Amino acid sequence: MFTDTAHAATRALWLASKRHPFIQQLQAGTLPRATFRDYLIQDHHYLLEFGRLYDLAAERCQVPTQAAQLRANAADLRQGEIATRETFFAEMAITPAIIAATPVAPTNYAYTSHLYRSLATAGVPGAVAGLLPCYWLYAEIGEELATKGSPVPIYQAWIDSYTASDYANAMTDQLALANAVATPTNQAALCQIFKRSSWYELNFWQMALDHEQWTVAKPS
Ligand SMILES: Cc1ncc(C[n+]2csc(CCO)c2C)c(N)n1
Repeated sequence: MFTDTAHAATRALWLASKRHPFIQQLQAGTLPRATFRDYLIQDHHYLLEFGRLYDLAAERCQVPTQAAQLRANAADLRQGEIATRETFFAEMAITPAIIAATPVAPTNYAYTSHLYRSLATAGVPGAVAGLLPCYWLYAEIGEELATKGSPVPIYQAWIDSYTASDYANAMTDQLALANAVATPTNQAALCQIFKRSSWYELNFWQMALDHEQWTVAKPS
């Protein structure tokens, strides 16, 4: 099955994400609030692209049930993860003006560009494979962190958002969709796409920890 093969191929990358200092510090409660705030701002940009990708994939999808699932995913994302972040934003004094004024960092831009590229080069299956680690890796990270917890309430709330039971149900649907779009012909390409997304997931933590910036400021 595609998802088993892809999961096995990214074990080391996922382990590196799970053990990343950003995650370790979040769990220990030592992650600087400014770092988490920076992550949330970058992640908001990321999630908006994620929703657009679902919409674009749904438009291109020829299988009605799959198109409906992709549309439902986009709606769930906007009512779920994006909406949940509003309370975090209020607590962290993140306003729409601040988000608009913060450039998308290089790694974030590269990651979302990879997702568009996956749709462009491998169609709907490419987009589905590219988006899958985002869902699945966070579910696994949430599961691990849930047993340990974090002493910082907002970090704990972030962990809780990835362990809710409706999230686990959505996960099953995501895996089924990925296996439905995979074929013997596209599986190797999909695995590469899945791996690259997993690599970007790891780099996303580092980007947040480093407060990554463009080395040359954008001319206004
Ligand atoms: C860099 C980054 N990767 C993955 C997620 C998690 N995530 C993104 S969309 C989605 C599905 C619907 O909520 C999930 C779980 C994130 N927030 N940021």
